[in-house]
Amino acid sequence: MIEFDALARSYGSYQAVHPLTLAVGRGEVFGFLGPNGAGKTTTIRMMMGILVPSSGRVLIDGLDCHRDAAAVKRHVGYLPDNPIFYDYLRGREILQFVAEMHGLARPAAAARARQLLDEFGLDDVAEEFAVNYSMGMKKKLGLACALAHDPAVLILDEPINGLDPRAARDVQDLLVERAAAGKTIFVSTHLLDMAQRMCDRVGIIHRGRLAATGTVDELRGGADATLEEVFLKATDTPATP
Ligand SMILES: Nc1ncnc2c1ncn2[C@@H]1O[C@H](COP(=O)(O)OP(=O)(O)OP(=O)(O)O)[C@@H](O)[C@H]1O
Repeated sequence: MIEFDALARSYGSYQAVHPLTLAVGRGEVFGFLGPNGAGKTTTIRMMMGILVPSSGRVLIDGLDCHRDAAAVKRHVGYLPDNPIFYDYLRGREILQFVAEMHGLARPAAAARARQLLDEFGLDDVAEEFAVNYSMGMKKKLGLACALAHDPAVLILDEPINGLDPRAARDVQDLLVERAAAGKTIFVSTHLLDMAQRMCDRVGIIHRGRLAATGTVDELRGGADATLEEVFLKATDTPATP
């Protein structure tokens, strides 16, 4: 379970995330939607202990994301918005390294790397330097790294942004499988198709404030409105300062 308790963050005098209170249930796929600059990455970086909250807190399965940051990293798989890899490591080596960092013995880490490369369709490029991967391959490798320790919770920042339609579909299918296996997934995106297809519930963040939360059907109010219309309406008005 993910519990946001009045979590807030400012950069100088600019408040990027206003006090956010929200609960995401175990096994739920929650879409964190918002336009550019809404505060999605800032929120996720606080969840991963990369940024210190200005006030409030966020707990993941009872662990405080700031105070217990190391334990959170063991419990959570994280895909950053722009995964960066060591220049002179091959895809297979990176995955194996990440698995070893999570405590797997070398043979188990090598087996885990092979299994993930196979599952993500990266077999053919396993021995290429990851720095030369295409954007889609990097996202897949990043996601494979996030899954290396089979975490209970996945936090994904724009997992299909910039991918071609097939790569985007592949990644979504992999995530849907993980969700069906009971993982809690918190996924930020501004791609509404993906939210509609994957998410049990969504929250729309606009200028640092949660403007709407609910299932896609609830947000559409049972009417004929599309999620796009709901999104555009929720993010249309200037947020109150
Ligand atoms: N290090 C920083 N210093 C100052 N302002 C920042 C910093 N990082 C983010 N911001 C500002 O905070 C706001 C929220 O940014 P954030 O990156 O969280 O948005 P986002 O919803 O992830 O956007 P995008 O979809 O474009 O990635 C933006 O106005 C951004 O300019």
